[in-house]
Amino acid sequence: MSTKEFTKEEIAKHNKEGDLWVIVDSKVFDLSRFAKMHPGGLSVLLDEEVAGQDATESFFGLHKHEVLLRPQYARLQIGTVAGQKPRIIPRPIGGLSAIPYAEPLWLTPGFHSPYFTEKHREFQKAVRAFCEEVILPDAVAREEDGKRPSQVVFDKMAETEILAMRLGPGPHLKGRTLLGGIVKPEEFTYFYEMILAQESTRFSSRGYLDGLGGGTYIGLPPILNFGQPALRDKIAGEVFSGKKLVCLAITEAFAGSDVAGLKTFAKRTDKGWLVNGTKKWITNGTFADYFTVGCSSEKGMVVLVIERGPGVETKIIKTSYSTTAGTAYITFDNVLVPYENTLGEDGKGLLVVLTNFNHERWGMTCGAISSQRLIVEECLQWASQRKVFGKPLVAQPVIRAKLAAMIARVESAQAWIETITHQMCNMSYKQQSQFLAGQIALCKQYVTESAQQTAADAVQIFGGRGITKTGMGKNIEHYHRTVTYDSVLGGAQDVLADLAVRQALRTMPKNARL
Ligand code: HEM
Repeated sequence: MSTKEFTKEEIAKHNKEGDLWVIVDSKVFDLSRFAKMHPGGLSVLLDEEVAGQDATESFFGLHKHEVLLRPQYARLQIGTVAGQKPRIIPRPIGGLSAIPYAEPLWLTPGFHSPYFTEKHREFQKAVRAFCEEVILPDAVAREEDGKRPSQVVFDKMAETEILAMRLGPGPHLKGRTLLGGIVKPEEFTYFYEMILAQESTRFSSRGYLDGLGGGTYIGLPPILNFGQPALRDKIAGEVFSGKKLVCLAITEAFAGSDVAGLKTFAKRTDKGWLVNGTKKWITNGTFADYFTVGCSSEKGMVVLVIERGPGVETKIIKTSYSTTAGTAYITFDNVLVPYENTLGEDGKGLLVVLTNFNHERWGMTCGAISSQRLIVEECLQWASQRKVFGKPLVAQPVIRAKLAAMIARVESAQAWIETITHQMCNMSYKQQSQFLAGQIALCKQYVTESAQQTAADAVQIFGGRGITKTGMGKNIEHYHRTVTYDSVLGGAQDVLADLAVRQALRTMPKNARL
């Protein structure tokens, strides 16, 4: 980048096709050759208020700031305007946003939290930098080409022990150096896991985020909790070192929320289990190495770990998000599975699957709140900078009312999940199952239902841009298209709401009267 300075008079002379300069935020760009390739067309650049002039306001009304940072466009800068300094300062990589409500209260200067300490803030800072430096570039590329997340990202997540940490607190963290030693394994609580879940969902790449070991997040815990030690340690070692992936294969075209109706059947033979059947909508199924599979058996339900091998076929299902998630249809044809791969007891498979549901739903809820917050941030920014009828969009009361509702939804959800997390930190696993199943189910239901309202409102605020895959509204379009995932995955919204109320009714005192 050149540091040459130009006067405004000098710049103004370059105002025609083939000799075209513009000023954007004190930077001088030579668009002479680029103009013909400009995605917005040549004519807009030749406008007399643009060619050779300061086009800062028009530019930011039409482009994201990131456009200027892309190397192919940053190269077009030839200098700066004499005596001017940039006014638009992007958030530094890993830094906090200064937009109101863009960060949870515990990260907002001047606010206090009963749960988070300086150590949490230090951890959050390191995780954000990791996500933006390592994960984000791969997320953008893989969302585009639909390929599985790159191995190098898994390797770096293994190096920092993020792969182990994202499974939450527990014995699997023992002896590990977590993110360079910022937090010790015995200090690692669900609040740290919450930070990981919320930081990794701050960008609009819903399919990629599921691709990045979403299957392991739900498929490995049953192995850790119910697997025989040799099997458990082997798979955990391979997964935490980034070499292998697991997925959870429960749902079928025949059975979803009603897991008791599974048709995949495991038959006892003298050589081991013989498994036949199909699975559908299995996240990471196309590239996972191990499948944690719910099967029917003569005794009811049994959960088996099946390794990719003869008789196991996986093929991609095209859903509304990117194929980088590896969502699969799976067929098991006469697959022989050793008895050592049985998780828990035959006939008690439902327990094996249900045990992890709370943790899984809680993790998804943490992430869903964070993705929703990103939308609030973008809407606040856009409504402030977009001018309509000569005024910023935010001058319209109807827009402010939408923003108010969005903010209230995300803030209440965050406060609720923090309260639940505090309970999790102070309860045994058994108590969590007893007391928190309803709370977590209802919180997830609330978050995922309100997220759909936020997505719809955001599209109204962004207008046509909110339904366009590129440019200013691309994150809104992505969010609106993929927001329903959280309301289906990990338990359909309506089923969860019902579960919560049924659980509450079970504790109603028999002798209470209105
Ligand atoms: C450094 C100078 C510029 C660069 C590198 C640039 C680059 C781009 C790019 C990459 C796009 C595609 C959309 C996106 O990715 O956001 C775009 C669209 C556009 N640009 Fe520029 N541009 C520049 C200056 C300008 C100026 C000064 C104007 C005029 C006011 C302008 C008007 C437009 C319009 C109207 C669109 C289409 C927007 C849409 O589809 O919503 N551009 N530009």
